[in-house]
Amino acid sequence: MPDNIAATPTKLSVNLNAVAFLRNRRDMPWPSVVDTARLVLDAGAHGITVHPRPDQRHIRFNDVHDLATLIAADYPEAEFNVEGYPSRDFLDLAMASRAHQVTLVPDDPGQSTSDHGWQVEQNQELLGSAIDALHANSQRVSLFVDVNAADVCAAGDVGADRIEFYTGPYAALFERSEHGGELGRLNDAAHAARQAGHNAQPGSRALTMNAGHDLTLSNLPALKEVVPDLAEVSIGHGITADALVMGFPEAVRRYLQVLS
Ligand SMILES: CC(=O)[C@@H](O)[C@H](O)COP(=O)(O)O
Ligand SMILES: NCC(=O)COP(=O)(O)O
Repeated sequence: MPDNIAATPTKLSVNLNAVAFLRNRRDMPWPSVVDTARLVLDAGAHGITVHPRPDQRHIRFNDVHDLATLIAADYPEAEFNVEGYPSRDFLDLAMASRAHQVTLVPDDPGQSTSDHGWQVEQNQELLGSAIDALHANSQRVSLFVDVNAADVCAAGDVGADRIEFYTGPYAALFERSEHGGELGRLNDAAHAARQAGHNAQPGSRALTMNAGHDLTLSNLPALKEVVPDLAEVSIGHGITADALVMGFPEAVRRYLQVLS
């Protein structure tokens, strides 16, 4: 049974991995991730996401620093979200960047893209100590989780501020018009998130919800319908594909319209 929740606008964080991937085809500085960040933030995007991987095949570690500097200097209202596996190197990078949000993702180093969320209980120690370190550095922590109530509740218990639903399976099923069951699971997991969490607003126990992976202009409306209080989506591949046709400013405007 869906909760009776008022719809609120969802923030758009644009993931620049795909732009960095294109740049890295040549030993050239373009397309520039910093200039693209300016473009999308000027068009109204709420934030920038990057997911540096250990092999730096797209986002390089210096991109993280350059984007952090840009946002701090010129876009103080924007949110910087850095995603990755909580290795020592990643945590050092994320902490030095002072990213507003750090999203912990369970990918192993060789993985081509993210394809699952945390099994939170089994990784309690690793996640708990990473969350404590990031909190001590005044950074918000989100955990990338599969769409199930058990991991959502465990994320709240281990001290996460937010969860990010891994929407890859939803997006794949949407393409085949077979996403009804996944919407039901999203509804149940969102219900669990509204009951969970330890430190959101005073007087509230809700765990704030983000979502990401393979989200597009087409599959966002149905997701928003079952999670009307979705706080933020991070979108890279789909919005970059749209931007190749219509340009980033127009693509950002269209995504913001769907998310409003
Ligand atoms: C966690 C997540 O879903 C994204 O960060 C995604 O993994 C982007 O990474 P790639 O751009 O390397 O596919
Ligand atoms: N956290 C998900 C993300 O940043 C973007 O993933 P995608 O849109 O490139 O699949």
